[in-house]
Amino acid sequence: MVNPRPFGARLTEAVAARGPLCVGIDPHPGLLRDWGLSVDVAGLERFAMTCVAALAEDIAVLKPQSAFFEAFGSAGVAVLERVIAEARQAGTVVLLDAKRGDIGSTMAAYASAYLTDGSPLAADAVTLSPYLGFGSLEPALTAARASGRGVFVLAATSNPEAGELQGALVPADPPGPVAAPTSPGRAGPAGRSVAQSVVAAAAARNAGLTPLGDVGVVIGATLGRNGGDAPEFDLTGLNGPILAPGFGAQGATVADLARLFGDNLRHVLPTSSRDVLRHGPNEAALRDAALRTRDEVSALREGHG
Ligand SMILES: O=c1ccn([C@@H]2O[C@H](COP(=O)(O)O)[C@@H](O)[C@H]2O)c(=O)[nH]1
Repeated sequence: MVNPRPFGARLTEAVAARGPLCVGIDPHPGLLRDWGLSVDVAGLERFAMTCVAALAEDIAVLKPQSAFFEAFGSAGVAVLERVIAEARQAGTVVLLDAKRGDIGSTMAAYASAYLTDGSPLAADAVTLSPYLGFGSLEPALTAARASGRGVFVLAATSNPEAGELQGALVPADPPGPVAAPTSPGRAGPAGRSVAQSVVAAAAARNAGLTPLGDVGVVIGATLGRNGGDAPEFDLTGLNGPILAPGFGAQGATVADLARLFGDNLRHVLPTSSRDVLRHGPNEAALRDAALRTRDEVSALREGHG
């Protein structure tokens, strides 16, 4: 499918029409069992296609988690290809959660796989890991821009182990001397966090794009829930979407979204997988659960202007 328009515009329209929610398609073996399905490719396919049937006409963004499909080998990947194609056909924006990152020459192959017209795994956007260096993502950023697709780059992930690496301080203008770590948050005299430097690199790519750039970031909605202060991010110049996982099953709530994102809420796309999926296999129940979550987030965003 050729994308005639930039990703930022397509995402903005999808959220305006369908509301601010991404639902993850995560076929955990435990969920397959809870749905009365076999833990094999037939169960995987039934699970995933039920999600597409229930959600793809109403929810702005669907996020299949590649790992759960890869776990079944080539037959599982074939199911993923079908999920991507049919969900896009139904009008939802498909964000493939693959968290790819590698040296530039290998990134070019990932860009061909996920961000290039005609590839069986090409989605509307893909998650990327910048932890081989943001610059190593260049082939994917270029391919996304050229084909009207997007990327979501991991900045501050939702898992409790993330802060040690992503909260480490680096100089604000590298290369330079590594500053002493004194604060986990935005740029200060000691530098800025690794996560904030990812946000800054994304912002540079998005500069000048309207209504929104095509380089999003991932910032977990769970930040600060496990004690200690939540890192503060300067998101003012990002001009890109913020994917916020950790909503629902990992414990984050709408109150966390308000606490973490405040004035930037209009660009935040919370994503929830298990907390919605546990309402299946009934399609109507699954859809209702997703729409309830979406309405909760919409109400919060409206309250924040
Ligand atoms: O920081 C991150 C980045 C990605 N994820 C992914 O999102 C879903 C979350 O699933 P839930 O069932 O809603 O907890 C899952 O696919 C993760 O790999 C994340 O959780 N945190």
